[in-house]
Amino acid sequence: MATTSLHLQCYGVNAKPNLPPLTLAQRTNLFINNHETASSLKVTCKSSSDVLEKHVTENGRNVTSEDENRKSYTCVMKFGGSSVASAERIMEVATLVTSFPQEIPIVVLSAMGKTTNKLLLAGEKAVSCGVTNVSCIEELSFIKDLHLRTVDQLGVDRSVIEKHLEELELLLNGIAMMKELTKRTQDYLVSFGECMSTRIFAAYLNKLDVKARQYDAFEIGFITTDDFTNADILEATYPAVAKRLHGDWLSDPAIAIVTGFLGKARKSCAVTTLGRGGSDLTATTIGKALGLPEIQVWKDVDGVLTCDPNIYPKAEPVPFLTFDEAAELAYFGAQVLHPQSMRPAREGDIPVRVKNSYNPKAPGTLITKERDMSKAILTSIVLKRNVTMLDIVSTRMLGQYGFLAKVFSIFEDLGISVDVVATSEVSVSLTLDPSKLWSRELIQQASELDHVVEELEKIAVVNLLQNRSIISLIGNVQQSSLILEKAFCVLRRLGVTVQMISQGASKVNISLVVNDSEADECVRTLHEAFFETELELQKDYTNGNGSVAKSS
Ligand SMILES: Nc1ncnc2c1ncn2[C@@H]1O[C@H](COP(=O)(O)OP(=O)(O)O)[C@@H](O)[C@H]1O
Ligand SMILES: N[C@@H](CC(=O)OP(=O)(O)O)C(=O)O
Repeated sequence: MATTSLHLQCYGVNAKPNLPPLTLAQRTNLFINNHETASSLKVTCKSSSDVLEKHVTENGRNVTSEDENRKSYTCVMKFGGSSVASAERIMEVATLVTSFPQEIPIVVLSAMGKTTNKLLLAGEKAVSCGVTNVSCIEELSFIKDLHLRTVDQLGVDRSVIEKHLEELELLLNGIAMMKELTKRTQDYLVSFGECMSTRIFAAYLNKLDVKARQYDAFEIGFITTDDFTNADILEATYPAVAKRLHGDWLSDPAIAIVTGFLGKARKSCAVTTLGRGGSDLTATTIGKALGLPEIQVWKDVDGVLTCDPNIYPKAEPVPFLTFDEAAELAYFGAQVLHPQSMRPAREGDIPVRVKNSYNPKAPGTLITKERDMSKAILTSIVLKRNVTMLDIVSTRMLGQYGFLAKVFSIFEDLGISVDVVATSEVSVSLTLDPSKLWSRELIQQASELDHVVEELEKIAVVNLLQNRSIISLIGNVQQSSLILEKAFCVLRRLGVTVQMISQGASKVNISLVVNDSEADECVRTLHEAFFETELELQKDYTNGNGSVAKSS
């Protein structure tokens, strides 16, 4: 009775059986309006089956177990580390998950708070600290304390995570013994974070009589490449995940709690990770696999913002974005979304809603295939720091085509990812993605970069420029002249020289390269110009009737 009662409560209290299916916006409003009521009713229902019975009949129908079986999951809700950082936060998230009317979520969780960073640090320390000192690694103690304190505060049995904590210490002992931390071991090491957070959360929901089932992504069909620390999800994942989650639902309905960030390598079968922030990608992959109507990504900010709030606190939420804008924004460094996470959502045409778990009433950002761009100028400003730039001027040994082909084949051979490119007939300037380089441990070793330069110098004169930043202006490139006019006006006022400019074929992004030391100031001033003097901007750039003048 206990577990059935939750489902009855969810549908019974909030169901509107005679109404047509709700749109996404309606569902969100319904959630906002009913949020407090729903959570308080939930408590009442849990304690009394009579009250539950009453709610069900008041809504005009009885919900049978047959009804339950016909339904399946209706959305993915992903909660990042900041949303599940403590017992208190986990309780809030549990309320959110169970309060959504008409939703049967698949919940994707990241590791608690900064657990992934702590695990990585613990691994690094284990390499050199010696086996006898592993138990004294500060980060290991922190992780143990955090997780044990959390289960105690939630009233969940410690056995839920004790085995993992023991194994984690054994693994660190192994690393200390081998004095080596390979990428493969590193992925296994960080997987403990998500494995524990999901077990705690599922156990807590079950304690609340909300039937939940924990899943390790690497056990349910998340098949990836063997690129440890930055693995790609393979196509086989979609049918496998759908089969497992849907099949389990049909045989025994329960909210699914899935580890974000993790997969299983196709060749080696070892645990992989999808790159930092990869839980967003887990969520969109599940959304596409099951063809769900919505993917929700819950963060600690009111949606995707007009710029990084750490650079400029006056950043404002962006209400609507296209998949292309969101992908570009993420790729060019907005930490809020994983760079690859928009791909499955775009392919499945599934709307992604970015919400704030600390402020659920805020509308957040809705990301869809298309949006009304008629009034859009600039959507967001993104900064990527610590970029290496190369100016490569041909010695004319090769023809123009041969030159460009050779330049890019050198990068391909060395496995280096190029971000922004600008070319002329005899030269090419480009930037190298710092995160990709780090994950391949290339840039840390100056010799590797020297090797790139050495190779390029066989066909060109090369100038290596470090400590640069890419400022990406994400917006309506139909309005590129307006954007550039305004941007260059601001940069000239600041006395900043733009060292490279590129407008991608994506039609949503203009990238400017400046010195690292000037970048923050540029972003702040650009933000003021584009987002805080909107009326002035409208006046300057509209054709008098309020609509933006069309560029030819
Ligand atoms: N344009 C942006 N919009 C929103 N947040 C941003 C942006 N750029 C950077 N951020 C940072 O991203 C953080 C949210 O992303 P993340 O830490 O991955 O969240 P979570 O761990 O909850 O998934 C915010 O706290 C914010 O500091
Ligand atoms: N825990 C992983 C995966 C993740 O997605 O985290 P978050 O959702 O907190 O960014 C990381 O820190 O990278």
